[in-house]
Amino acid sequence: MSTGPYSKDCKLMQKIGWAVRQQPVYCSGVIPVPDDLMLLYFGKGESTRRVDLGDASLADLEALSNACEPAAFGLGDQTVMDETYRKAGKLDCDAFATLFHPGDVGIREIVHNELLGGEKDFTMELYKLNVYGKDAFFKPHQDTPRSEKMFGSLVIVFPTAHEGGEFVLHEKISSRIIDFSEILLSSKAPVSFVGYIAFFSDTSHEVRPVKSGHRVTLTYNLYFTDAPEQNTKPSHTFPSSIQGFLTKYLRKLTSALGVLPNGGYLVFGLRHKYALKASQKADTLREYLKGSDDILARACDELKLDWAPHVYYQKLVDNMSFVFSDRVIKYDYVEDHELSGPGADAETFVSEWSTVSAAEDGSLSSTLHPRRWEEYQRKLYPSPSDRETKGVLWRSYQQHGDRKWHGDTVWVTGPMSDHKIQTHHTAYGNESTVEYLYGCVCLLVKLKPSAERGDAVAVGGEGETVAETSAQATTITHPEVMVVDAPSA
Ligand SMILES: O=C(O)CCC(=O)C(=O)O
Ligand SMILES: [Fe+2]
Repeated sequence: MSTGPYSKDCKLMQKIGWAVRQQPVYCSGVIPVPDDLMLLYFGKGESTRRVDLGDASLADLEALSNACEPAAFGLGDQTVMDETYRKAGKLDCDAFATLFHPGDVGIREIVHNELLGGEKDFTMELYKLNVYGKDAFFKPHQDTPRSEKMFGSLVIVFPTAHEGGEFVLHEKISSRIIDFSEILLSSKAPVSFVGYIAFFSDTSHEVRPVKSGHRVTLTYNLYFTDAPEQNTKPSHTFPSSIQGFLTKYLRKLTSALGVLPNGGYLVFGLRHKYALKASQKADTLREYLKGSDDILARACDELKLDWAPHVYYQKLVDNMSFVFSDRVIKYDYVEDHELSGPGADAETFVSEWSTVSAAEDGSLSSTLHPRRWEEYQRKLYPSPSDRETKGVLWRSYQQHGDRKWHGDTVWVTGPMSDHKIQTHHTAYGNESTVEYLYGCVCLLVKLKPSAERGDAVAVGGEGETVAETSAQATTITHPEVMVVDAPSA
């Protein structure tokens, strides 16, 4: 087996992939709640009713269930009612009142430390009350981000008698089943407990069918805030061991002479999805990075690496072209192609680089003009490493066997989340069709040639644990970009 620098560097990349995957995408548990916070008021006018969710009778729960409307869900940009996908009752926030607030029982601190590593401030906004009666369920879905600041969801499960209704979180290769039905009701303690699950809302989750009884939940949307919430003490910040691992391995990787010897970019496919709009600069994501993506960015900051989020398009013009752009590309048809040359921004670059034509049936096809581009670039910038357009790093596989990036890249982690970035595609200037460009968000770290990188000698010993060395490889040379969620433009 080869023990040369190449395989050593690959091992480092595997370790980085391993460390990233260790950061949990959720936290959950049960927590005691003072009795008065378990009171819920619902209904309208004279029929207003009070129920103690810590000690609710069947009649109370049936009354609550009857007061609910059927719950809908979002499909693309529509709100649909489909009981084969979601069967549950809901009350909007104006139809009930409760003194319960997760911040008053310690859940805020837990979420802050366990989900955000104590790093960012956030608010919890009550979204809905749900009642799942017998046979109610919610099939796997992701929660629609209500703004670019929304990063997570919080579900509170009350101790009302029910069986089934397990909450399941689906990650790429494993699922977690969280079942509070027994633990909440079997407690002999004189106070009531609620269950909580906080998770990054791009994680797929479901509620399995309730077999009997009533499962009552409150859901909250979690948003990053610029300023700390009032009356909130800053939480204790844990030093993240995952960040420690990442910093250590990244330091080794960036100082390895065999990695990007002539300079270029390390590429990290991000693990989470982010709401991005047409033309939005990827850099605006810096402050909204979640979980392991945020930890990776912090490790880069610690090492003073030059990093920036980019959108990676595999199918920009055809299946053979690969582009990293500093923003979501607004891909408009332009009739006259004028090369504006180096310094052109991503959108100009893309529209001038290809011709888009629409067939009678409205379908779009495109023709590449890379040779024209190449010629122009070659004239101005004889060295390939200079041929980098502002905000764009690209490669075309097709032309003249040119397989080089205009700037070398090494994928350290492939994209772990699937991202669909919606882009408007206007054909003929009068009829607007919405087309999709399939992209995913990556973090690009710019490296100088290895001789100029300075003495970034790796620190820390070689005492890795067994868990680390049995890590699975995550290095993907040309990752597939798949389609899931369409943030609205
Ligand atoms: O009620 C629950 O347990 C979760 C509901 C949910 O996933 C949602 O409303 O999006
Ligand atoms: Fe959900």
